Amino acid sequence: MSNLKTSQLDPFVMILFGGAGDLARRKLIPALYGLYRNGLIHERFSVIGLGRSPRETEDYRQIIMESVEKHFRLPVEHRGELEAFSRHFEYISLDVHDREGYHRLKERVEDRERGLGIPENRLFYLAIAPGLFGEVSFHLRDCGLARTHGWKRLVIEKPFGHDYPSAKELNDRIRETFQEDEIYRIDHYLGKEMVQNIQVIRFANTLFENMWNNRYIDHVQITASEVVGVEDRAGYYDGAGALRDMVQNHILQMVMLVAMEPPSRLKPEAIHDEKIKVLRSLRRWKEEEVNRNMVRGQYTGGFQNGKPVLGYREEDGVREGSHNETFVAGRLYIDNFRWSGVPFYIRTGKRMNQKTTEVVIQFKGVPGQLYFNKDNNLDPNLLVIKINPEEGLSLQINAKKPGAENEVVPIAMDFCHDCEESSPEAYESLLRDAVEGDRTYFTHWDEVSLAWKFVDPIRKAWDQQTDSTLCFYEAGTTGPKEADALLARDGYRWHSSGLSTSVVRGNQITEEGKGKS
Ligand SMILES: NC(=O)C1=CN([C@@H]2O[C@H](COP(=O)(O)OP(=O)(O)OC[C@H]3O[C@@H](n4cnc5c(N)ncnc54)[C@H](OP(=O)(O)O)[C@@H]3O)[C@@H](O)[C@H]2O)C=CC1
Ligand SMILES: O=C1O[C@H](COP(=O)(O)O)[C@@H](O)[C@H](O)[C@H]1O
Repeated sequence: MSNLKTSQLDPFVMILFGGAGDLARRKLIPALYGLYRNGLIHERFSVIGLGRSPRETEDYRQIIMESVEKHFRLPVEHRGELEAFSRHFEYISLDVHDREGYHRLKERVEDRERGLGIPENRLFYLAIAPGLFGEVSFHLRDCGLARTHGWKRLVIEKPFGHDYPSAKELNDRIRETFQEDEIYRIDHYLGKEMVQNIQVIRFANTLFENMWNNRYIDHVQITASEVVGVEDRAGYYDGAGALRDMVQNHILQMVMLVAMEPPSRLKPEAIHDEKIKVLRSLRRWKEEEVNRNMVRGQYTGGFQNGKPVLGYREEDGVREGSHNETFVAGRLYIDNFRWSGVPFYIRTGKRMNQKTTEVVIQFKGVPGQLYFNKDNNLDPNLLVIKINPEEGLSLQINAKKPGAENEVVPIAMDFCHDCEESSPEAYESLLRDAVEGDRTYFTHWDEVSLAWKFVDPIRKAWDQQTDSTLCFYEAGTTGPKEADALLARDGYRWHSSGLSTSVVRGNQITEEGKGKS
């Protein structure tokens, strides 16, 4: 999020397709409210929510207020403020296939612009099924709504295609109406505070940037584990799987941010250029290499918080005997000067033992070993970037064990990012950026296309294999043992919350990390 003053913000009309859908209710409307109450959007803004369902604007405004009360990250303090916020919204019933309906929509948008003195700044947000993106984009051009005297921007949700050819087809379609710099492809991980902090930690600290290479970094681990299962999204997820759902976008975005070279300027194009170079250097696994470097898993029934939970194949809407993966682990290499020989291990899965998103940088050992821990060894230095649910940093270093002569223990220096003040939700940050026209934290087409080109051969290899390479793991655990073996073969193990062994905080030695990984 840039530091623009609110007086510099533009008035705008937001045309929200899927205006009463799940994403709108749970994320977008509360995010807009967060910006509104903090004065981070222009007071002259208007939102036109769309959907097929018939609905009066007054009823829609009730939905707006309910969704804020239920899903905004803080309790609503001023009812009057919330009511005033809801009056910025109105609703139109429109089926996106109804060509004529777009003319009605155009009239309404122009009416709002005239009424509020808004200079044709239009933010189109597609919170609808991905299959509808291309068609909506076409109609927006066809009816003239996408011709403006101000700015026009298209915010588009994931998934962007299901492989490279489908993503390209969609992109070509959208590009008939919008230029690349008018397209804001959402990856909500890029709106997370600590994901944005990766660049700052790297490029604002001599301490880290000097060591951020294969001479000092041994390997990198990126984890995005979830406790939730497929929930009510089997219709989408059972055809997508964890590789498309998490790796193609969120995980590769984190890889790019960890591995990129410093951009020449803090401008979207300069940053995208560096991120794209990482994907160009990312080694693409050939089909015959996939099984040595990638693991796919699926959860079976188990226990979470002491309660029994179903296996994936028993979940509502999942195809009988589905081979869809709910877990992926992998070993990635970035073949450039900086990262040559440094493995990046990634893993993501549903129904695991804990919700954790984090990046762990494991540094190489000292050249000679003068000091030893109680196991006659020396723990590695770790930098843990905690993204979710905790936000912060932890640096593990070795120090003298209090009172002992030569024994060393790992100590953790912790920084909590959200302890003083709750961080804005990812969508709050991204929506504000879209309104400001800052594309830094949106994905460029080249990133999307190269990410698919990395993922597609893996997908193809898995689709051709039978069940034998699908590894099962019990719900509530850390994933299949084959994911542990992937690291064990290289002499490593997964760090859980970065804490691989006993850790000293102040004078207290805790056993936090033990046995968790
Ligand atoms: N929900 C989430 O947490 C996330 C969602 N996304 C993405 O966001 C998008 C929306 O997802 P989500 O909100 O969950 O989906 P929902 O099904 O909850 O909402 C979709 C909305 O689209 C409207 N809609 C459906 N068909 C049409 C049509 N033909 N014409 C006009 N409106 C239509 C529906 O309203 P009506 O029935 O009244 O027409 C509904 O309100 C998807 O692309 C999804 O992948 C991405 C990340 C997370
Ligand atoms: O995009 C997605 O992300 C969520 C996980 O997001 P997080 O912010 O809670 O880490 C995942 O559950 C979902 O399957 C996927 O589509």
